[in-house]
Amino acid sequence: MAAHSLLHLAAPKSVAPTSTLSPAGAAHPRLLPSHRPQRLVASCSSAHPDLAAFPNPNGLLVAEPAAAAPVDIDVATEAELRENGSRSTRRTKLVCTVGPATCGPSELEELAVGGMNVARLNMCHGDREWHQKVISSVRRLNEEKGYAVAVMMDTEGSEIHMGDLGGAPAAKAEDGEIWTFSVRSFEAPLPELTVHVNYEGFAEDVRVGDDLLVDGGMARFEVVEKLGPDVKCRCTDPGLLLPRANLTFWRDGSVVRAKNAMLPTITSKDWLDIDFGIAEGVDFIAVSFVKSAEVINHLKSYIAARSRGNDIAVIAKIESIDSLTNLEEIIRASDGAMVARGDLGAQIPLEQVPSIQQKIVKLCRQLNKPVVVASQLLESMIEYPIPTRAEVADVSEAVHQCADALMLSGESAMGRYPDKALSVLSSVSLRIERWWREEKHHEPLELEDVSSSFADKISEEICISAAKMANKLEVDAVFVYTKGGHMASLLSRCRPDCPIFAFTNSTSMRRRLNLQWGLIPFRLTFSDDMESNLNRTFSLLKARGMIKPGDLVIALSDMLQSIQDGQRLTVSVRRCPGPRSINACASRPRCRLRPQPCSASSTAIRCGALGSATRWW
Ligand SMILES: Nc1ncnc2c1ncn2[C@@H]1O[C@H](COP(=O)(O)OP(=O)(O)OP(=O)(O)O)[C@@H](O)[C@H]1O
Ligand SMILES: CC(=O)C(=O)O
Ligand SMILES: [K+]
Ligand SMILES: [Mg+2]
Repeated sequence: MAAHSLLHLAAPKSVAPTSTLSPAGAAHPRLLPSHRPQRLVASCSSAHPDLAAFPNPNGLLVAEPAAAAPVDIDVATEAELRENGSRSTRRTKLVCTVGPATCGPSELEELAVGGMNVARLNMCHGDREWHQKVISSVRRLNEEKGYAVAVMMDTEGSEIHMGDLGGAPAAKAEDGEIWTFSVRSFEAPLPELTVHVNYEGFAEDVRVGDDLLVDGGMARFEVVEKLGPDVKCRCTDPGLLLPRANLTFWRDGSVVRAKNAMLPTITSKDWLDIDFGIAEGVDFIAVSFVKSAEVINHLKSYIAARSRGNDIAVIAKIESIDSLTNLEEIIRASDGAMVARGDLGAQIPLEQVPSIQQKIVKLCRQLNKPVVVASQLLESMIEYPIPTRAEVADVSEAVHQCADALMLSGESAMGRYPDKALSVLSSVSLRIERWWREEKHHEPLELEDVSSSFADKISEEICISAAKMANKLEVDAVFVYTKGGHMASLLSRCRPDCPIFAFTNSTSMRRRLNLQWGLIPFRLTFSDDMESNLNRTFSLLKARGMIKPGDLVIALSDMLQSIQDGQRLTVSVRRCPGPRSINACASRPRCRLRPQPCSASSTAIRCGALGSATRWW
């Protein structure tokens, strides 16, 4: 990653842009119905006053070519920016597992409108045809409505689980009943009190006296007898058995890792699913039950050889004892991690899960890898329209830890209130993020160096400085122009107080960036000339009401490959002339900072700062 970076401090000019900005097929953006496609086209005339005001790095005035420059932004983000300003946007990203409750195009759109950033497909359930339909629907939504919803495919993996109960939605196990857990295959319907187990070595591995836990303890059995492929078990904690529920067996207080520990992390079925994911162009592959970094490295080379330049990020799911043993090397090898608390809580004592979550979230931030906190965040909302107080506290804690993303599982896949559950995640995130900023909980975490090359180190330091500056000056947004996404993620790692507008020229990179904390990804055609990029961006966003005259912005870029050393870092303070901005300040009665008689230049900067200082009152 080249560190040819450019640092700008700039405020948009308040002059009316002469560029025309129009969504494809619409007369004027402001007349758009809220669900119209939001692909915009800006054409700038060479006489644009903004352009004339910005010299290029060589000091020459540049005229923008009249070429059309589309920018992709979705209706939900645009409305949020226009109504509440950039500082109020949600920083924590939301992942929704798609299932029978949400797989239709209109349900998917409801989720996108509600703030879904990533749609997760769990390959444990549904066939490829079903998954393919969902992926097409998400893609259509993105293309037609300007969303950047990414698709995450989650592998099945090879841990031990029950079969599908012969089509029954659930089965109830009562106290004292003797159930047969068998590796034999059965025709539906299953014999009474019988379940199929997917792992052939099961009957060999278990011993009489072992405890058999379904879904980490939703029901519990004691092994009483082994008869060839059949294992007879007495129910000791009655409960509900769900299709394909996870099974663990415990001996002397610990989960048993017998021959099952030798099962491959990626099974032959998973490889077929991965081929399917590559062919479908998914954005993330989440690998279940990762045990070591090797499997991640192997998968990454497999993808690199097959995906023809369409990079797919590999997310390591931390959900087994083995993954905890090799945690740091697994995360270093991956492009991100998931704290998969469901299975993790079935393999380690539950009381250890919160501290392990915190450790993983911290480690991921240190290593600059996005991290998702998953499972049971709002479990009761599968059935009920409001969450428990304890669930809200759990979500708050994950937001307060500054995890990149929160995930819904059964709540969105098969619950009764998927949209309400998403809206709870969204509103709790917004409230806690605001509290975190107000309380100055953003005291800088001592970030260790992550970069291995000197060039990367420069990018890293620029991002750290930009984030500090953004906090001190209370800027409204940091703009980052990025092709490979690296600098955007380095900025996200700093968790600045303001949002990060990430401009990338690639649609797939835009989707990938959508998993990372604080990034608002836009797709924009840009050039190597930062001045014209800034002009175009200001014109486009200002015309749509997504930024206002007087807003203060720091702009960075990691895509200038040829700039000379001396020009690597430039800082410029732009003046925002404008009675509009001064009026905006004066009209805020509770504003602590009074506009003082000062030069136009400092007024402009102060106006930007005032805007952000007052917004949280
Ligand atoms: N594609 C799907 N088709 C049918 N049901 C699904 C689908 N995806 C999820 N579900 C339902 O939602 C529940 C919760 O989803 P989730 O993705 O958390 O799966 P899980 O089976 O609990 O396992 P894991 O997340 O560990 O892979 C599942 O148990 C299943 O009942
Ligand atoms: C998400 C997942 O796989 C788990 O929590 O087990
Ligand atoms: K899975
Ligand atoms: Mg799991």
